[in-house]
Amino acid sequence: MISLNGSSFLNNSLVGVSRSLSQSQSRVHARPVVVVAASNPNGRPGERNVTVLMESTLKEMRDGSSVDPISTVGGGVDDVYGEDRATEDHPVTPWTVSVASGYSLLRDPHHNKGLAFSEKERDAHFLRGLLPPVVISQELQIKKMMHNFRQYQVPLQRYMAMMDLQEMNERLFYKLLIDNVEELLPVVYTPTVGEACQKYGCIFKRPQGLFISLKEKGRILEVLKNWPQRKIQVIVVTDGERILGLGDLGCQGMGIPVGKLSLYTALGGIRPSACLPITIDVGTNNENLLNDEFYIGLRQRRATGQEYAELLHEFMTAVKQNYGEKVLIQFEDFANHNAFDLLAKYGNTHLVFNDDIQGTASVVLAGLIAALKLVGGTLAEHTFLFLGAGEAGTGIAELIALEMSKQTEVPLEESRKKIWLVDSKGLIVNSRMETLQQFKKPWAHEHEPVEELVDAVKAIKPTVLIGSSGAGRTFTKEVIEAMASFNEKPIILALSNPTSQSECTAEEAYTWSQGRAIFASGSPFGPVEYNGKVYVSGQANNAYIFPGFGLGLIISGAIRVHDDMLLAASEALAAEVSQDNFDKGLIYPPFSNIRKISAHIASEVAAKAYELGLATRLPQPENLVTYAESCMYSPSYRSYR
Ligand SMILES: NC(=O)C1=CN([C@@H]2O[C@H](COP(=O)(O)OP(=O)(O)OC[C@H]3O[C@@H](n4cnc5c(N)ncnc54)[C@H](OP(=O)(O)O)[C@@H]3O)[C@@H](O)[C@H]2O)C=CC1
Ligand SMILES: CC(=O)C(=O)O
Ligand SMILES: [Mg+2]
Repeated sequence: MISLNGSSFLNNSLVGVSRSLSQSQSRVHARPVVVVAASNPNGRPGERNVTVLMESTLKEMRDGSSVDPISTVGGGVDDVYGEDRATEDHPVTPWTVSVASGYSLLRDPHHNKGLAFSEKERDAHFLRGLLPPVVISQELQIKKMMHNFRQYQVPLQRYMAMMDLQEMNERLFYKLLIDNVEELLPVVYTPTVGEACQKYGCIFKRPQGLFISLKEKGRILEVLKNWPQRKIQVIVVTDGERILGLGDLGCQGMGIPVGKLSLYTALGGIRPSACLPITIDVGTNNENLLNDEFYIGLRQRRATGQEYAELLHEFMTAVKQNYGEKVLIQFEDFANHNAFDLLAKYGNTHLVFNDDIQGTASVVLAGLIAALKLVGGTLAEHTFLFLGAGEAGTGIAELIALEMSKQTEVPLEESRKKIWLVDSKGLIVNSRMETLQQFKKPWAHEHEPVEELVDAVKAIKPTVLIGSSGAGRTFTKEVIEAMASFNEKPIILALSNPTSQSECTAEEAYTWSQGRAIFASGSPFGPVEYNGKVYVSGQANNAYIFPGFGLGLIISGAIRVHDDMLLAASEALAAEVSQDNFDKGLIYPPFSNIRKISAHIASEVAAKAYELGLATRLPQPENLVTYAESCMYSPSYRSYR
């Protein structure tokens, strides 16, 4: 089994970055011209810009390296395109080699401002007549978009409206998302993104990320070079085999990396141009999709074994070769029979993070640390029972045990004994050891076999019940009543996504526990009224963690992920829960503060990277919170000269 104990991630063997001169020459991408305009405000636009582009391109060719020289030396989130340095007095030019002005500018989502182009900009960039006369502010655009958006009653229509906006005007999309995060998160993310993936073939309009299929075997490096952006800092990759709790959606899983990366930008401030969504298509075992004429992926059953491993290895090698040592690769929604192995195999050679195992562990631990303020006791004084012993379940269990063990100085194996897991065959007990998958073995404790969850609840008497099964409505009335019968304040987390797979609803949790449950769920539920009191539940979702966690890795130039960073992120998130939140029974802060929260998480993760000697951005910034905030992408419009 993969240990979350950091040592497995530390054995680093650096793979050199190399790239041939001819490859570099054939890939002179356009956007850096904008960079130079920003760093050369007093120079004549055009001329010198191009000269500097050539210098940096030549340097890249001479070095044989595709890695940006500034970022290699200093790390951090560089404002490569000058997008964030420009102000009213210090404008940038929206020129690229391929997109200069006029109609093309209106079709370029990175630079388009729609009706917000000023009169001066309309003159300077050949936009006269291409837009109606009115000039409006970004704020008015937001107001109008939200007005239009709210006309859609069907969640999938809302999702498609958001995707259309992202493709039309990127800054407006992110400003809208940031300013209305609580309303829009359920649209671009769980639960609606689940439905979008199920119907992705039907709604597919334009590619939003890279598709790497078995057809590209032997040519993955070439495929990576087809992506228009050169400087990538975060990749979210899936093979589509376990999309939320919806199972194998094959190539249509692409909605997940796209959604996760939107959150990296909106919630964590990673520049959109530095984000790359990737879906690896090795086929699907989903018969419905194989028979669906609109399916967009390979129409074959999943490749497994050596064929799968070779493709993944080529991918991992190509990523490092193309983007360097410090690109963060986030594995997302792989099935557990691959997820643990991939994390173990590449944890020592790449900057990898499995969101379902590690991100979920960190967010749940944060919620539990916060919940202790409401229920009292230490972690070690509580007893935990999970429904679901896969990536999320065992990942969370291991991080809780690690934290417990650190707090009590009791060995990890001993701490694990406070934690019990139930899978589809019942309670994980010693007598099942022979047939258990590797990652479940540490959780086999001495106990007679128990098949049903409700019987396990009655036998183990947990204080904390965590659902991570992907199986909806499994926390029945009997289960929750049992929890409430021996706990004054039972902690109940129904983590499974999307809403249809949630182990119970918020209403069920509060009603069946007579309003005593401390409840949070993976997908959001609205407020619930019970006995004249309104209960607001939190969202226990890794979206609280991965954006800030990734930002922390990037700003410190971290080269490996370590479990202590996950613990640091948990502490940082738990510290953001205010007394006001606690008074409402919440164990997570509201998402409306998420950018501030992400900066704090990033700061703690980066601090841990420095402490562990895993950071390469030197010297360490004095104030990491301020530094993290200063690195965050802002979607306000820039003035174009
Ligand atoms: N809120 C959040 O941030 C996150 C939520 N999740 C959600 O958690 C769920 C599980 O994800 P993950 O751990 O990756 O999935 P896995 O497939 O790795 O694990 C699922 C586990 O649940 C067990 N299981 C499935 N159905 C039942 C059932 N009816 N009764 C008892 N046990 C059952 C499986 O048993 P067996 O091993 O015997 O097959 C397995 O142990 C998904 O819905 C996902 O969306 C995941 C990550 C983050
Ligand atoms: C939230 C998430 O990562 C999942 O449900 O898979
Ligand atoms: Mg996931």
